[in-house]
Amino acid sequence: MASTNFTLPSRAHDYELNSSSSSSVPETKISLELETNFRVMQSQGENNGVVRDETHSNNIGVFLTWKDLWVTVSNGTKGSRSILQGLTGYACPGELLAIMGPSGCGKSTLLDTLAGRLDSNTRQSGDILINGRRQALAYGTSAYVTQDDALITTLTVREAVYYSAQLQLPNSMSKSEKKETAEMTIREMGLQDAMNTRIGGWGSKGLSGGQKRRVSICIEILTRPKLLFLDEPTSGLDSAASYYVMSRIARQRAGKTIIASIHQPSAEVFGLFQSVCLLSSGKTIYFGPANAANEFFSANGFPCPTLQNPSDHFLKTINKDFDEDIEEGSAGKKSTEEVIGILVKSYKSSHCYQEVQRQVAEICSKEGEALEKNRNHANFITQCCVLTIRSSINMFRDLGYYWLRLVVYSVLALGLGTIYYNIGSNYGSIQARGSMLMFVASFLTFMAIGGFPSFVEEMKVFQRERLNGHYDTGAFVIGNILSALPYLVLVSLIPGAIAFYLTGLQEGVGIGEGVERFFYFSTVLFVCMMLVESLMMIVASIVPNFLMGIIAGAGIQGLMILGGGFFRLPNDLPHPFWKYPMYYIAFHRYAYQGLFKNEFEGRTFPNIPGGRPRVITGESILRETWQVEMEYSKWVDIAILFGMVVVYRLIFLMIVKAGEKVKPVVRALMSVQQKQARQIMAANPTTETNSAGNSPLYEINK
Ligand SMILES: Nc1ncnc2c1ncn2[C@@H]1O[C@H](COP(=O)(O)OP(=O)(O)OP(=O)(O)O)[C@@H](O)[C@H]1O
Repeated sequence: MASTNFTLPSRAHDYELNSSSSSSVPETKISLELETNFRVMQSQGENNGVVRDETHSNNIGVFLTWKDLWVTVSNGTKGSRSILQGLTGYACPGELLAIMGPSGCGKSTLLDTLAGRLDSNTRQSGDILINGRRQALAYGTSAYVTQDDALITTLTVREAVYYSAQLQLPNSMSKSEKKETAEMTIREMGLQDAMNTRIGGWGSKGLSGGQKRRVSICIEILTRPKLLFLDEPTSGLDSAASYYVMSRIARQRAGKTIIASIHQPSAEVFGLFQSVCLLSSGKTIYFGPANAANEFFSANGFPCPTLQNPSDHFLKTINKDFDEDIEEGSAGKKSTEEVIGILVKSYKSSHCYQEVQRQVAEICSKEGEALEKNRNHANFITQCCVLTIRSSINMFRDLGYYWLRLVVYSVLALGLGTIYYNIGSNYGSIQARGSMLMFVASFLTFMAIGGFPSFVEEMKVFQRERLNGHYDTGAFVIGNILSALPYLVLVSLIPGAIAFYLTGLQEGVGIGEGVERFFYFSTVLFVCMMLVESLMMIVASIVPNFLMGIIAGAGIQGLMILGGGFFRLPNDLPHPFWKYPMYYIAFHRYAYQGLFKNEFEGRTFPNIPGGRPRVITGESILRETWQVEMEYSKWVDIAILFGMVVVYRLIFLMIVKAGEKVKPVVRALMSVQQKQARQIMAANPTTETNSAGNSPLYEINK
């Protein structure tokens, strides 16, 4: 389809505030001459140091429209609750749109809905169009600075932004240019004094909350995205810092569409906004030019007192959480609920509302270019290298990732080595060897779960970066494998050597054979730890938090250990579930059998004491005592284990990729259902709202 160039809509809003909305508000008809205002505002913007992005001067920007947007969440047996109620609005290039309202009014939900990031427990309906096209956002189509700062806490500010620049900026830029861009952005956000400070997390204090916020912003504005969502970018900042941060964001607005939710802007910050969307309990109180909001409130009988910050006045007027009476006002004393009712009604019957509808219709009628994913970032190889280096540094500095595990494993290996010290080769050592090897393959590897909290933190960063399209999921998987390798080798070699040699497992065979057996022993430990990490990666991509992840991961491993063929020998395993499929899919089976073959093959043991004097071969012990499958060698077992690592990583990749593809489709389908239900309700106007004030259509959708 041919693309049409957009022109900025005229923004000539004639506000006609309908007095019929409230008997106490005098009949008023206000023509605000907003076109003039807007032109003045534009020229001010140009003189305000708005940075014109020449690289995009020929590109059209992003026109985002949303129409009749509803978002509901299920309240269990109580029905559903509407978080957003029929919102309509738009955002244009060159504009900074502020979403304002009291806490809990739905600001973040609106941003999440527009950015295609709503939680799965929510239902959404309404049209969100980008340049007049229906297009799924998220995964690289826009940048989003969320309220939670998901950052790698062990990196310094300079490192965090620089690595991000290396990932996001194209290969055509040299390393020094990327470094320069990163440092310039850090300075823009006023973080020059904290450049070499580590971000810090739960274990170590680093940056303040406000500084972390600014690092998050730095990372997302590096590429100067065409569509930028900011969820409370100024939280944790003092008023001066808020102003500087917002003014620097505002300066970049040429050719960009920026939507920011904001709590309590100062008058100066408020002056930086071109448009304002004021929400209360999910309803629009006002949508239009920022500099006309004051007149809207005055016209409805709630003028801003002299010397009061207008945004404070707006929020105070519509905050019903503390349901105090509104102070002075020409409308007399009213409850906040009533005031909100008046404003919502007045807005809906105003020309301002009609103008928004007209603008939305106008933008939607011109189908423009589809929004491209950010494909201009570093190539796959660079992504793998940068992610490997970044992750290695993180693993090195985070004591909980591998170092603590190395210490705990060494202590446990010492425990194993002393409890089975010089195990010998008498008849009793058969059972002792089996138990020792089972402990290594099951419980020692099980404890790889200990690194999960650190990994979850890394996953949070991955999810943020992935949603913002910084790199490919495959690059993350490769980076994670490569960076973990040296640490896993260390953790399997040192404790492995302690346990192996103290127990004396090398005794009774030649030196070369002993070394080979140790190599096999520690390789099994290594690959099993990789498997547990891969399993936990899958768990982390499905389960929402780390506590649930640890419980789920431990549960899965518990089942695998039980079905692995040690606690109940393979021939005795109940067929449904335990033998088929658990015995075949549990990696413990291959680890046990590989280690047993490694240990018993080529050895002989004396018969039961007191019995007929004869020797038992290791092979017969393997076959009869442990019921090991002898058709293939121990090297096949280890190859299967490595194959399982590949399969587990591929499963993780598939889950992430499928989530990216399936989620938007499911959401679109649900949105259609929701729309149909509302159409049914509209066709049947006799239906009443339920006691919670929600339309029963949500009951239908439940
Ligand atoms: N996924 C969800 N499940 C249940 N309730 C939700 C969900 N998302 C949002 N809500 C509810 O919707 C309401 C609006 O939440 P939202 O986070 O959008 O508010 P907000 O205006 O951004 O608040 P704040 O300024 O305090 O961050 C809240 O009452 C919140 O509990």
